[in-house]
Formats: sequence, structure tokens, C-alpha cells
Amino acid sequence: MEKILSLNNIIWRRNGDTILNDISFEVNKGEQWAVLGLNGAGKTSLLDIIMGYNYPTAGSASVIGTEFGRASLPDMRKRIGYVSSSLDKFHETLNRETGLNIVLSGKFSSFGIYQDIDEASKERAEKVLQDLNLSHLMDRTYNTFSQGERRRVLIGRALMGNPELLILDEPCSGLDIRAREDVLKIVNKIPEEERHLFYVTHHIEELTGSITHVLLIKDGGIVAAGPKEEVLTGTLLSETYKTPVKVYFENERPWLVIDDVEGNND
Ligand SMILES: Nc1ncnc2c1ncn2[C@@H]1O[C@H](COP(=O)(O)OP(=O)(O)OP(=O)(O)O)[C@@H](O)[C@H]1O
Repeated sequence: MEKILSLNNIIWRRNGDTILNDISFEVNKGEQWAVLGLNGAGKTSLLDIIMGYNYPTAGSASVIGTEFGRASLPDMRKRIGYVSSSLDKFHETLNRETGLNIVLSGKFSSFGIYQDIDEASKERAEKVLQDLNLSHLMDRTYNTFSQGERRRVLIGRALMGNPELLILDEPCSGLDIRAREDVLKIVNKIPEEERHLFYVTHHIEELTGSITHVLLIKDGGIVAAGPKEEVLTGTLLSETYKTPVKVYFENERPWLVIDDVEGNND
């Protein structure tokens, strides 16, 4: 079966600390993954390995058919869309850009438009905005967008490059409940477009129906990796979060409650 991601015994050490410890898992074509783990568990470090920003101390990785050390990372990165709060540092550059230009810039992996734009690219950017119900932001500048609109436009920017893999690192952090649902509607549609999601979050209720598999990380190691129904159990999540929790599903979405072992919930 064709592999989207394959990580084999990845170890990443920094300053004597083992940040990622023997990480192995595979993402097959058609699977949509979410990644859960406490602050400091190693989620961002793992994304940096996948993107080739960090090189593993040991182990091997292949990302959408590109084996690290054997192929061009810039070419590989062109096939990956990446939205993370680390993009916030580009706000000053983005502030003066229109929604249309921000989406268009995804084609060039830049944050501004420094090239001549062909009509086909412009039409595609307009279509991306339209599909995300963001046409009203086409000619407005980023500094006038709400936080939720900013996240959605940045997802649009990531989609502009037609990526096979879309990595979303806490795309709903800081959003209110309505803005979060607007982002999740977009996320839920992504697999229909034959793309693969790798979705990092602290909130399991963001795992909408489109997510098929879950990776649980604790202290740089894997607690579990596999189909959502097998992994999202109270036992495995309690271990991952070092807190007793229970999981229940409503409308196909998982929710967490703290499992009050003292019985004070009654
Ligand atoms: N370049 C580095 N040098 C040394 N330690 C690092 C480096 N990058 C990350 N770490 C450490 O590795 C651990 C994992 O960090 P990472 O950012 O991957 O966690 P995370 O799961 O993404 O956390 P959060 O949910 O808070 O974003 C932390 O203890 C962090 O301090």
C-alpha cells in the first residue's frame, strides 16, 4: 500500500535530552491522522522532523515518497501544506496583504506576491476562497480579519499549492466556539479532496468524522497509534494526559471528561 508517511525508530536528541524516543508509525493512503499529547510531549518536534527542519539523531523517515537524505527537501515541502501558530510571526508582513494575495502566495511558498501572476493562478485562488466561503475577504487586508478568518485564509493559502499532505498544528487555538466550528467545517472537507490530514490538537472534540486514525504521544514516545475507535479510550488517554479521563462520543465526535476517581462527580 502506498505510504504517505513512514517513520522508523526515530530518535531525536538535543543537549543530552532525548526529545523523541523510538517513534515508529505509518500513514497509509486514505488515512487521516490526528496527534494528541500534553504540552512538551514532542508534537512540534515530530512535525519538524516530518518537514525536514530537524534531522533525526537516529532512524529513518519517508514523507510522501521522499526518503530523507535521498531527495530534495524543498521539492518535498512544496507537496505539503503547513499551518501553525508559528506563522503568527509573519503577521506584520501579512497585515497589508489582501485575502486573495495571501492565498495566491501559497503557490510560491512566500507571504507576499513578488512574481507576475498568471490568470489561471488567480482563478484558482478565487476558487479556493469561494470554496471556503471566504470570497468576502478577497479584497480586504489581513489586518481587518477576525482571528477565525485569519486561520481560514491561512488554510486556504496552504491549499493553494494543492498539497498531498496538510499539516495543521493547533489551527483552532484561541478561537471561540463558532470560529472553531467554521475552521472544522473546512478541515472536515479536506479528505474529500483526496488530501491527507495530519492534525495536531489539545482538544479531542476537534476530531471530526473525517479523522480516521490517532497518534498519542507522551514524553517523546508513542502511547498508541492506530484506528480512532481503538485509540480513543479512557485508559490510553488517561495515560497520555497523565490525568484520569473518560471518553464519550456524540455526533461522531469524541469528548473528554475528567474521571473523578473520588466519586465527587455524582
Ligand atoms: N531545539 C530544542 N532544544 C532543546 N530542547 C527542545 C528543543 N525543541 C524542543 N525541545 C524540548 O522538547 C520537548 C518537546 O517539545 P515540543 O515543542 O515538541 O512539544 P509539544 O508537544 O509540541 O508541546 P506544546 O503542546 O506545548 O506545543 C520540550 O521539553 C521542549 O522543551
